[in-house]
Amino acid sequence: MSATEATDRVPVDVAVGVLFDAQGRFLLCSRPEGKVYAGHWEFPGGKLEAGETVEQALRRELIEEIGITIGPAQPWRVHVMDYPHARVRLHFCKVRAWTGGFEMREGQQMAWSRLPVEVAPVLPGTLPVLDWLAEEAAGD
Ligand SMILES: Nc1nc2c([nH]c(=O)n2[C@H]2C[C@H](O)[C@@H](COP(=O)(O)OP(=O)(O)OP(=O)(O)O)O2)c(=O)[nH]1
Repeated sequence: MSATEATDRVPVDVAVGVLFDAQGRFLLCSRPEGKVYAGHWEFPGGKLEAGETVEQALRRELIEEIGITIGPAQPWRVHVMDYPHARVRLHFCKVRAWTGGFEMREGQQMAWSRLPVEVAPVLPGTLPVLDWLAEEAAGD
């Protein structure tokens, strides 16, 4: 296999928050202009910086991007995605508590959603999460 094969690439770790409100809806945000997949909907989060845990990175990113300070982040699933631009290891965490008001600091849009989601397009690396949420809902 050549060194340029997608699966040879070292993944970048990304912390992602699946925030639930009191009605059981989850938060999706659109990716800001200037980023890859701009305008696609995703769960909020971002890349880990050196020395950070997933929870620390998630707390920092959500303050920076959407203006809230999260409470505990419950590790949920880890999923690797290969994109042309990068290989990412997505660490999805469930979050049910936060302080502060939502403020889209990068000009994104936000949507509290239920299944099936009504926003589009959804980021490819976000789609598996919707399947997992549907599986959990079916198991209730
Ligand atoms: N936040 C988030 N990122 C996701 C999801 N699914 C998915 O494939 N990704 C990918 C898209 C990006 O390649 C990567 C996140 O990187 P990013 O560029 O948004 O992160 P960042 O805010 O740290 O970006 P930057 O400061 O380096 O511009 O993870 C998701 O549900 N949420």
